[in-house]
Amino acid sequence: MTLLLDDVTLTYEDGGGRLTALDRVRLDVPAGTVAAVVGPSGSGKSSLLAVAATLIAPDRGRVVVDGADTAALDRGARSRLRRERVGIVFQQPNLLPSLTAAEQVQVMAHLSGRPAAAARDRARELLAAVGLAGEADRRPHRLSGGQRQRVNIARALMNDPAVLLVDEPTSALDHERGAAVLDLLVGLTRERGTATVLVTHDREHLARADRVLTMRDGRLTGA
Ligand SMILES: Nc1ncnc2c1ncn2[C@@H]1O[C@H](COP(=O)(O)OP(=O)(O)OP(=O)(O)O)[C@@H](O)[C@H]1O
Repeated sequence: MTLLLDDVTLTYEDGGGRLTALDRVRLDVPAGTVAAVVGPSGSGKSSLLAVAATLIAPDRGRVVVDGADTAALDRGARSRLRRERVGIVFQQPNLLPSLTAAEQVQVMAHLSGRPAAAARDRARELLAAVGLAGEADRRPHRLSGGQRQRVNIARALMNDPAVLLVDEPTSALDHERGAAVLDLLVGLTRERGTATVLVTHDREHLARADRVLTMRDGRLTGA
C-alpha cells in the first residue's frame, strides 16, 4: 500500500484530560486510487490528514508512507519524506502574492534542492497538465479562484508525490469550477499513480472516489 495507517490513535490534551481525535484508525490507500473521507465537523478529518502527512505523530499505531514506516525515521528523514513524497492541497491555496504561477510551482523543487533549469521546465509542464499553460507568468491577483486552486494542485505535484492529501479543495469555488478541479484530481491520481485522500463535504465528489469512508468521533468506517 502506498499509504497505510494501521491502528492509529491520536489524542490531544484537553483541559485536565485527553481528547481522542483518532481512535484505532485503519486506512490503506493503494496507488492510483482516491479514498474520500466524509464526516461531521470535529470528527477528526483534519487530524487524519495531519497524521498521514507526518505533521503529527500518533500516540499509537503505524503510519507507512511509500513503503517507509515513519516512526522509524528521524526528524530530518521524516521532513524529507514529507517534502519529497507527500503532496498537500488545502482549502485555501495560500499562494505567494509576488510570485508568478510558474514560480509558485518551481519553489517546491528549490526547497528539495533540485536544479533550477529542470524545475522551470517541469513547472511549466505541470501548469499545462492543470490547464494553465497560458497563465504561467501571471501572479495570483490575475488568476481566478479556480485557477489559483489549480496552481495549488500543480505545486503539490511538483515533487511527484506518492501520496496526495487533499482537504476540501473546492470549498471556495462555484459548482462548475469545483467539478473541474475534482476531475483534475481524479485524473492525476490515475495517471500518476498517487494514493489520494480527499476530505470533502460535497456529496457529488463521493461518486468519483474509489472508496468512501466515514469519520465519526475519531472512528473511520467503511474501509
Ligand atoms: N491542536 C488541538 N488541540 C486540542 N484539540 C484539538 C486540536 N486539533 C483538533 N482538536 C480536536 O480534535 C477533534 C477532531 O478535530 P479535527 O480538526 O481533526 O476534526 P475535523 O473533522 O477536521 O473538523 P472540521 O471539519 O471542522 O475541520 C475535535 O474535537 C477538535 O476540537
